[in-house]
Amino acid sequence: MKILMPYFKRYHVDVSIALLSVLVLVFATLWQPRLLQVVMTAIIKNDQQTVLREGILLLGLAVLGIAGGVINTIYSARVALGVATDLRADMYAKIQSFAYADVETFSASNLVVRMTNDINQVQQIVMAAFQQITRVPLLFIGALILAIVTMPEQWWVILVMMLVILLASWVAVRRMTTYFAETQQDIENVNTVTRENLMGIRVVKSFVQETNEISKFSQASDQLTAVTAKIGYWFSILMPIFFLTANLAVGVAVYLVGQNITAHPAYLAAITSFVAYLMQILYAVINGGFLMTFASRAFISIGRISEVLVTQPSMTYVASEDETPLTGEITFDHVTFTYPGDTQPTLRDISFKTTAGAMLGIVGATGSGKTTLAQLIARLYDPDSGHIMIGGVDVRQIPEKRLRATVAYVLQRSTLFSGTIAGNLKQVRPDAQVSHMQWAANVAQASEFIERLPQTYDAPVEERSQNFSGGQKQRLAITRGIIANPEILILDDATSALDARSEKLVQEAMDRDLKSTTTVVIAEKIASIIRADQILVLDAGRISGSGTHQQLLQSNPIYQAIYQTQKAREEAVK
Ligand SMILES: Nc1ncnc2c1ncn2[C@@H]1O[C@H](COP(=O)(O)OP(=O)(O)OP(=O)(O)O)[C@@H](O)[C@H]1O
Repeated sequence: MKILMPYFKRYHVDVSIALLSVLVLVFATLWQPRLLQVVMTAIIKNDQQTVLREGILLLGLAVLGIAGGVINTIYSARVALGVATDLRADMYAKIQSFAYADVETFSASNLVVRMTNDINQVQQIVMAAFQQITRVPLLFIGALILAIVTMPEQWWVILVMMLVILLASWVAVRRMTTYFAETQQDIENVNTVTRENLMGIRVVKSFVQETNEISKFSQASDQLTAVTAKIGYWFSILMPIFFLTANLAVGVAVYLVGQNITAHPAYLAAITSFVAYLMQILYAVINGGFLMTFASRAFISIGRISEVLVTQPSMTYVASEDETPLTGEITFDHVTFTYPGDTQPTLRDISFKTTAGAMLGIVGATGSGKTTLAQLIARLYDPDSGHIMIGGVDVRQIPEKRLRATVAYVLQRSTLFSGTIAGNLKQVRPDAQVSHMQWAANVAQASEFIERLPQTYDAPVEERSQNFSGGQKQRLAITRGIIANPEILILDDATSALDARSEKLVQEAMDRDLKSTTTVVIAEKIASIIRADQILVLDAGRISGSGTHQQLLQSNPIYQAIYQTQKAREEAVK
């Protein structure tokens, strides 16, 4: 809850109005039965003047109550909306500051639920709190006192009613709290299944996995339904218990008073007022109960939100606005790296050095650590031990903007953002002119298809860039990678969807136009790295060999094996 205080402070005027208007509403609500009693007594005594005077007052009080209620709702909503909007913005900014590993630790779908569902929970509890939090206790205490003042001899009826209601609420709230925590987890599971299914819809369709996917989804959804139904079940038995108890209390009170009503006609007015107060007590308890169950749910959400807000990014950068790129020299000095949560290192004792402008090829079996090594160059993770240097500077000492200006990382399946081609390119180079775009697209062999599009560089990129083929996406990703003319360009299987001719053209264009850029090429095919100045052969996280193609062919058995297998495959195809 503490985490919300600074947000409330920002809306202190709205908060004050919401709380003050509650006081008006409570006063009007509590005083109405009292006035009604006066009016009824005057009717019984046939005192017309008092009936008129107090009747007008009663009407005024009702109007005052309505006004208080309306103002309270408006200002509570303003606070709730404001707090939710600010929380969402702060959470989003925090996630942006996270290191890649932090996002992986939370998982993307978990963060989405926290940003949406949890924030909605908080919005609802803030709204309810400002409507009910002062109203419920004031109404409860006020109605209790006034009920006892009105009919002192009936105090025990109220006490019994309260005890039954509190006991029922306590049992129900305890059960529901655990169910609320489960609901949150189940919502997350439904989201994960949905997200995975939709992102992999092509795989699902091509392997005719619809039935499996439906059953996976049904399981997650049924689980959510079952827990939600349990919560509904407790609510559904709680309400009748409340009303039954209150009606029994009213019945007992009326029965007890009814015997004396002929002797004391004023009791009629008093019992009416007493019953109204009993109902107000019931209303306060029901709303208090709702508030508590709601709050227990919202506290879980607040906890989940604050987990994000208090998480310190696991990676920090030195503070500096320096964006001048460094040279493209890469040095790994006895680098060992373990993924967060893993027990065994993925990379062990890696040492190598490339000169600026050189081409570095990385090969190795699947899972040998090629992508991991590339991610360390781009500082998506920090190593456990050893040093990584770019342009002679330890990557930990390079300001973030400077590092991003120096290193461009193109993945096999890079994300293009929805918008336009130009928009994607300008994310990397905000001042990019069409001439820059044309240059980069020419190198990446993308200009041919871009210029055939009716809107060329302003052509739309749909969500998940589904309006482009795999090869086109890769070319666009390479275009984006080179548009800012980086000192280091990492192509992580980034040409896998290109045919051999296009790949050769990309390489020739890069040799011509990106002479001073160090290119790090991770590839399955030896043909993609055959011209590299230096090739690293990775084997289970270690460097098993390093050298040119010819040197490795002579000296490295793993390289020889990869080469022979690919050669044999090519010959078989011919
Ligand atoms: N985010 C991660 N968390 C934990 N382990 C990971 C993570 N990413 C990769 N690994 C593990 O690290 C090892 C190396 O993975 P990496 O992706 O670097 O291999 P690779 O050589 O690039 O493989 P491929 O050729 O199949 O792309 C694998 O065993 C993989 O399971």
